Order: sequence, then structure tokens, then C-alpha cells
Amino acid sequence: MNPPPEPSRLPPGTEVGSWRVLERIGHGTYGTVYRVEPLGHIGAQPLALKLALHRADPRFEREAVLLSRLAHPHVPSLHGQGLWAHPSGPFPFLVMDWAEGIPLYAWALAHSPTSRQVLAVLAQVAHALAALHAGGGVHRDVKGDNILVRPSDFHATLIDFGAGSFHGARPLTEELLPPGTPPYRSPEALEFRWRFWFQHGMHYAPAPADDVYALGVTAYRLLTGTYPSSHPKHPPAETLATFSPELAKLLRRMLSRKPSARGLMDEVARALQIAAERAGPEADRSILRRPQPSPVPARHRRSPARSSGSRRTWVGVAVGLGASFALQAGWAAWRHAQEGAGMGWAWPALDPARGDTGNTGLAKEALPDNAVPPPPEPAWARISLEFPKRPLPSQARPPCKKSEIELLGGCWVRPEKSAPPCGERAYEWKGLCYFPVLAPSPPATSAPPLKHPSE
Ligand SMILES: Nc1ncnc2c1ncn2[C@@H]1O[C@H](COP(=O)(O)OP(=O)(O)OP(=O)(O)O)[C@@H](O)[C@H]1O
Repeated sequence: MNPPPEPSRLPPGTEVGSWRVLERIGHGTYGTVYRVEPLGHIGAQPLALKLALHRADPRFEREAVLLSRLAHPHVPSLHGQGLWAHPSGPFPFLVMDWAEGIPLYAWALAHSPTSRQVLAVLAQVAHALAALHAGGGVHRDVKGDNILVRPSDFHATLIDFGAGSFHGARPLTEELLPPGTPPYRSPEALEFRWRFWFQHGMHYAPAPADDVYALGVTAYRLLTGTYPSSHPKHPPAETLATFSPELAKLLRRMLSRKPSARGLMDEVARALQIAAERAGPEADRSILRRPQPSPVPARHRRSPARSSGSRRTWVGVAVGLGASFALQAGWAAWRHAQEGAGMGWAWPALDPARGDTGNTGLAKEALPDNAVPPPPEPAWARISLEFPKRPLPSQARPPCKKSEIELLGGCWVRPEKSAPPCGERAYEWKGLCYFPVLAPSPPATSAPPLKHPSE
């Protein structure tokens, strides 16, 4: 007898609930997605069936609840859910609308969209998120990989609500932070982790403002090919100067450190839509250009492996609400600014064709015993935490130990490799990275063992 197929490798023809597998389409950290058709309806409109990779994964129930509550043209509708029987135990699955399209960053690379088209796509996603927020939900994993754009008409669909949550949902993990993808986490979420590092039972309460921030990061990466830094002077003035003031303002607003300054998703959606509708003819130029070949000093050339597939470079877009909109070479300008600053030739830190594979944050304990931990965090360049003006609540105060450094009233350690980007766990101060030294916990409490920040 043949062994039963693995949930990640169902052959065509396999029956799952009332659906038949036609083709395996894609997979993420938690699920494999198949194109399916309803049993007994050969040739019917295909649907997407997402089958859990882990038995009894609670994220699937979450995703089903959120999808069933939302009826929106830019969100797949739920058609059904169930459990796929396997000798090792049941695997949850859900069936939803088939979303034709390719992930956002790959779409931009393949289709060289105009500024207007980019704005329109972002507006569609923002409208979908606004509907979710209006119903008391949050997505918590907004990023380019979770936005599919249909090449024929640039219709966008927001997918993967498995990391989402809604009012009244119980936390699925013991982690301080909910699931998410590191570069897209809001500053307040990162601060929360540091503030409550020691405290058991604390959970960051996800808010719509987190999704607004993540959409800002998505837009930023789409437009510049890189992630924003939380450095106070970021985005650098020279980068923003290459965008129209209106777009720069919108980006800055979505990426504000203060959640209330970002505006509601509904407002963001309307601002993006108005910008897309009213932009002048300059907004009809492509946001992507091929770089002019220029002599590159051999020592600064990228290795063939890293440069393959990224021979297009990103330029900024300039669109906005006013009469005059101008497209300019934002990324190129940024790159030249870097060169001018003595940093040498640099291709974008991120390959625009590459997504943000995987997310993190679902603690192992939230998954049943057959679960493997998610893959390591992907490379997330250019993230650093802004240095706090006062010591953190759980941070050691002076006198600091000999190996520590006293800065702004707190004790810090500098890792050996301390050049920014410092990552989401270290703070940047005057071009170097620091970890706060945690104060010893009071003897009376039963605090968990000390974790080193780099763990
Ligand atoms: N409704 C859909 N229609 C068509 N393709 C889809 C649909 N939903 C998901 N996909 C494809 O399947 C892939 C994996 O789906 P999804 O991102 O939901 O899985 P995941 O395991 O939750 O991912 P992650 O690792 O980001 O948590 C997507 O990147 C996309 O290519």
C-alpha cells in the first residue's frame, strides 16, 4: 500500500473534503495552496484550497473567521473549511476564491507599473484593510508577498489572514509579540517587546495602526527597493527629495513613529485613491528603469549569485495630489548619494524579485506536536530601533559594570559587530548598535531566566 501523501505534496486528483486537487500552487510557512475544483463540477471556476502543514494549526480557524466576516472585492471569499484526514491526525484546510495574480514586488518588477497604477494598487489594499478594521479585525502580516496583483487589469487581492486577529480572539501564543514579519513591525510593537521583556503573560495588543505602518513599509519597499529605517533621519532627505512632496508626506505619515499620526486606514485609502485619480500625466511613467551601465570598480562588484535577476534597479515615483507630478530616479539618486558618502557602489540591499518569505512570531507552543519551527527570520536590512531618550523600565542603571557603557542614564553593551542596521532587537546610537543591559529582577518575583537579546 502506498504511504499517504504529505499535506505539502498532494498529487492532482486527491480529494480533500468536497474538492479535488488540480494543481499545487504555492506554499508558505504554515500552509500549502492548491488550485481545486468542487467534486462533481468538472470545469467549474477553480478555487484555492489552503491546507495546513501542521496538524490542528489554530491559525486556520482564525483565517476562516476573518475571511467569513469580510465581503470585499479585494479579499478572497471563504467557500468552506474542514479537516483533512491523515493517519497522523487531521489537518485543517480552508477553501476560498482563487486570486489570480503575482506577488506585489514581483508584479512591479515584471510590469514596470506607472506611479498611478502603483497608487491604485495600494489604494485597493488599503480599502480591503479598512473594511477589515471596520469589522474589528487586524491583518498583522501586511507585506508584498501577501498582495497578489492580476496582470491583466492590476486588480489587487490581499491574502493570508492566518496571522490576523479580531476583537475577543484569544492569544495563540505565549510570545510578547504576535506573529509578523520583522521589517514590517511597528515601532510601538518593537518598543513593547523591550519594555516587557521580563514580564510573563504580557501580550502586545495589535491595533489597526500596526497595519497602517506595515502598508507604509510595503509602499516604501515598492518605491525604493529597500526597507525604511527607524533612524530619526530616515528616510534620508535626499531620498524623499526625489519624490513629490505629496507622496513623501503620505509615506512619512504612514511610517510615523506615533500611531495616532498615521491616520486611520480608511483615510489612507482615500488619500491614495485621490492621488491615483488626480495625478497629472507625469504619473503615467513607469516607476522602474534599467540602470545605465556605468564602470563599476571590481572590488565593489556584487557576486554573480547575488546580482542575478536584479539587473533592473528601482527608481522613485513622484505622484501626489497637486497638479504637478514628477517621476525621478529616487533609488538611483539614493545610491549615488551613498557613493558620494564614500560607501561605494551598492546594488539595492534587497532583490526586488524576492519577497519577504515567512513570518515569525507564532511560538512553537501554539503549534501541535508535529510542528516544526518556522524557518529562521529572513534577512531584514536597514532596521534599527531608535535610541530611547530615557532608560527602559527594565534596564540596568548606573553604576554600570566595567564591560558596560553608560549612555543617557542606562547601561548598555556593544556587540562585537555593531555596525547598523542593528536589527529589531538593538538600538542605534551615533552609528553603532547597542543592547540594553537588563536590570536583575527583584528577588521576590519568579521572573523567567535571563535571555540574551541576541537569542
Ligand atoms: N486565494 C489564493 N489564490 C491564489 N493563490 C493563493 C491564494 N492564497 C494563497 N495563494 C498562494 O499560496 C501562497 C501561500 O499562501 P499563504 O501566504 O496564505 O500561506 P502561509 O503559509 O500562511 O504563508 P506565510 O508563510 O506568509 O505565513 C501565496 O504566496 C500565494 O502564492
